[in-house]
Amino acid sequence: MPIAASTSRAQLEALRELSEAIIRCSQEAISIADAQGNTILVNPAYTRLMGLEEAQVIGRPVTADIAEGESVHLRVLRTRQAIRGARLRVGPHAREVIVNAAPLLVGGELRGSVGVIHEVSEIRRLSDELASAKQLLRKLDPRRSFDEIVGDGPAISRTKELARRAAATPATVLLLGESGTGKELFAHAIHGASDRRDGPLVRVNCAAIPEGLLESSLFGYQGGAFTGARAHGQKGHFEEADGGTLFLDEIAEAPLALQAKLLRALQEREILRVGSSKPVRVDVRLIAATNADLEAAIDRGTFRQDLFYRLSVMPIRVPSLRERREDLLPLSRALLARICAEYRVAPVELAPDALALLATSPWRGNVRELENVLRRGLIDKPPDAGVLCAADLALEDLGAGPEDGDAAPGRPRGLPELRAAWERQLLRAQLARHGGNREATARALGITVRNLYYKLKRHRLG
Ligand SMILES: Nc1ncnc2c1ncn2[C@@H]1O[C@H](COP(=O)(O)OP(=O)(O)OP(=O)(O)O)[C@@H](O)[C@H]1O
Repeated sequence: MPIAASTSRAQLEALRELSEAIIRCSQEAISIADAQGNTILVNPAYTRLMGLEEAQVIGRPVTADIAEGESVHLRVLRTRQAIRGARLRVGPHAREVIVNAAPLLVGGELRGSVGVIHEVSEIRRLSDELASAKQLLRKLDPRRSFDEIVGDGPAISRTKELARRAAATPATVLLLGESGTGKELFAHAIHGASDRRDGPLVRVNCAAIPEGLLESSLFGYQGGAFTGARAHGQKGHFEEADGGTLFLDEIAEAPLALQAKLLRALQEREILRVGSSKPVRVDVRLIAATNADLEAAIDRGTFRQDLFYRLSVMPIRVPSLRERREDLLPLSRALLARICAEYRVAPVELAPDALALLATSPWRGNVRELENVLRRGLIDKPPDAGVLCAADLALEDLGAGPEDGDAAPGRPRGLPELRAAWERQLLRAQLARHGGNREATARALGITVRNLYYKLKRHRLG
């Protein structure tokens, strides 16, 4: 704080008292030395940390409190420079501390040195606390545990048991099953139960990335590999997942050229960045998932048989909701609780007629469709409704052809026109149903995201 030359003695005394009071009430341990290297002021945080009385240090050389190491005050007084992060052992208990100190310069004249001392064990304790809080957060992450996979009927229990066993091994896992059955949930749970749980889990949707970018996004690229590439190159998802798990969703959508490179990466445990001939070793556990029939894809020549064998070391088929109707009630309750918490509304129960209605649906969109039906049912309810009835649930079977709302009445139309109108209407309905999410819409329609984009463009819906 700048002090004017005209400041009176009394004002200076008041200022000194104020500064001393501030130092004394600081929670940081502070010690002040004069220009001769004697301690002139310490605060209670300092005496607590050192395990020394004030009288044992005040008026004594600053080395009096040092058990091991060079005095930081003396270095500051010698060099007139501030010092940060000096490590010492201090006091009768030789406590390990980190000291920051700075010279006290008044009008350019060296008057002493001020030091702030932090106990290393306290820093360690705080960082340990931070680490365990992070671990707790990871455990609390609902997507990482088998407990989050709702249902205890025989079909899902068998699948969970198989997945738990797979999690305990380093083997590649292939998750098979219809869209919306919970394959991604299983991938998270397997990673979370594996010894790689503290490593990264990287998810790549092979259908959502444009074909031309898939290779560089998976394997990275070398600097200057192509126009627009970063000068220093870029890591790909394989390298990002090093020490953890790489989840390749919609694996059937990977183009054949990429499949060959995936096979190589799995066999050699190393990858080649685009534009580089220097292999990079990667330690990655692969989980792949698809709702496609890979064996049929092999017959069609769109999926490599050798890659299929590599991937299917541990095939796990996640059952459709039709195969586990016994889980419909617990699933609906768990999903409702999740949605109510998300919408910040009071918990909602399912009325018996709603449950009876849910039991009649074929659930071609599986748990995702059930979630969407409940979500839509809740949207129009008042926040304290408390119960969801059959009348609130708009069940919609994907197989049913929607009405063409755009049709000009009475005009006869040919099959191509009718088919296009029907497709347009179906796209609109499914997009609305999935809140505009194109990945989910494409899944529900059983087409690739690329194909969906193409169709939306053709119908001018994109
Ligand atoms: N057993 C379950 N318990 C609780 N929630 C579930 C369960 N199965 C699926 N879900 C929920 O249903 C939705 C769809 O699940 P998920 O994305 O894992 O399906 P998927 O099989 O990977 O779908 P796709 O093949 O279309 O990618 C998610 O919101 C998920 O949390």
